Amino acid sequence: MESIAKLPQTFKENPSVIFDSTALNHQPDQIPQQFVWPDHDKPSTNVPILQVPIIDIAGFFSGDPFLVTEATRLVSEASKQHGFFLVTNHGVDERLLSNAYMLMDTFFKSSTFEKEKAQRKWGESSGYASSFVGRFETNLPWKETLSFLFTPEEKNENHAQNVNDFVLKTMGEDYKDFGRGFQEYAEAMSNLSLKITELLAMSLGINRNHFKDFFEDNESILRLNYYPKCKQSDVVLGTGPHCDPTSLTILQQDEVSGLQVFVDNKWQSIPPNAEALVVNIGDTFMALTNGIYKSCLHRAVVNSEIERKSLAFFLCPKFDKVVKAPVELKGGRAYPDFTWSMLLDFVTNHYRADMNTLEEFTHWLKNRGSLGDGSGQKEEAISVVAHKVAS
Ligand SMILES: C=C1C[C@]23C[C@H]1CC[C@H]2[C@]1(C)CCC[C@@](C)(C(=O)O)[C@H]1[C@@H]3C(=O)O
Ligand SMILES: O=C(O)CCC(=O)C(=O)O
Ligand SMILES: [Fe+2]
Repeated sequence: MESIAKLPQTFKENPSVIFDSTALNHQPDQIPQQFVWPDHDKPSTNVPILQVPIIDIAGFFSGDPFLVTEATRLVSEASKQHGFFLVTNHGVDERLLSNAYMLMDTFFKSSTFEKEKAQRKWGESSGYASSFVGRFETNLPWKETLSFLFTPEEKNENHAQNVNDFVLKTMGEDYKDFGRGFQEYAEAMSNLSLKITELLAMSLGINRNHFKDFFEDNESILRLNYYPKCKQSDVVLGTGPHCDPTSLTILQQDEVSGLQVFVDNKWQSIPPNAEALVVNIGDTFMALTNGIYKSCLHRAVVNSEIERKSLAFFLCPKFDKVVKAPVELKGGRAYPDFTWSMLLDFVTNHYRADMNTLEEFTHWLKNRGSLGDGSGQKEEAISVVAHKVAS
């Protein structure tokens, strides 16, 4: 591993440097170099379609032996290979999905002044961020994001984890419908993700409530992705290549394609499907299965014609819960014990999540000493493994 690269000590969105994609698209010259990715990362044209199974969630919960067997077989196969599958008959109200999508549009098309009311602060996971200027210096993603922390109401001591409260506090009363819309959306996705953990547990042959109990007091992240069109869509990326460091992702795509997964040594697309939500295994869940289920490299490309939007619900364990595979799951690769709060700290403040996050996190943990030995380690941790972040 190379020497240390320092992250900008004070991450702040410098007000004079905002990501105005409309202005950048209309400027006669090229888009700023910071948005241009290296040749080996640039989007390729006509990528093949990845065949991912479509899992009937209602069928699985009907208890019909054939449907249960089919669902667990398909999920097991996909999760061992690339960790992506689609879910239909998932029970999330279509009106909730379309309302969230419409609310996204109003927010991301509002003025910079309005958007910056929810400005994401250094070291935090919630709030508005545009292209991550100030956080990264190269390979900037061509996107704006709005992220919320979420904890199921009944488990929620501090209101910071309540989408509604965050919106009212940072954006004001005018946004109460907005806050309520995404609070309900997050609740629905949290419930669906717990159902999916039952399916995953059964597909692994362990107690169907094992993961559900582990995640019932989840401290998750809801992330809205807004990818403006780009006049040079062949040299930028909406979201760079990465594995989700989180546990389970439920992604609602719109009708504009852009999600690509790296399987069999090539990028392959998962095209939009209005009837289905995309689900993928993240690093934390891979560790919970001793590496049996895979967290897979993926990215989002943009286009020069129309903006693209996606909503990602990232299921995450309660911050201080130790991530440890159940004893029944032998084989595969054992990971050091860690807590989600440590991995979240790593990818928020020290390392840009990519395809090596878990590997680099493991090294970082070893350098820091044992689990939970955070005393006075923060300073050391500020300097992290060399990475694209500050290059
Ligand atoms: C815990 C998280 C960090 C990111 C959002 C969630 C899960 C995915 C992570 C991310 C999308 C992976 C690619 C890089 C990243 C910086 C991004 O492009 O947004 C990551 C998110 C983040 O660190 O804000
Ligand atoms: O927008 C997409 O299709 C994927 C986004 C993603 O991978 C993420 O936000 O982690
Ligand atoms: Fe992702």
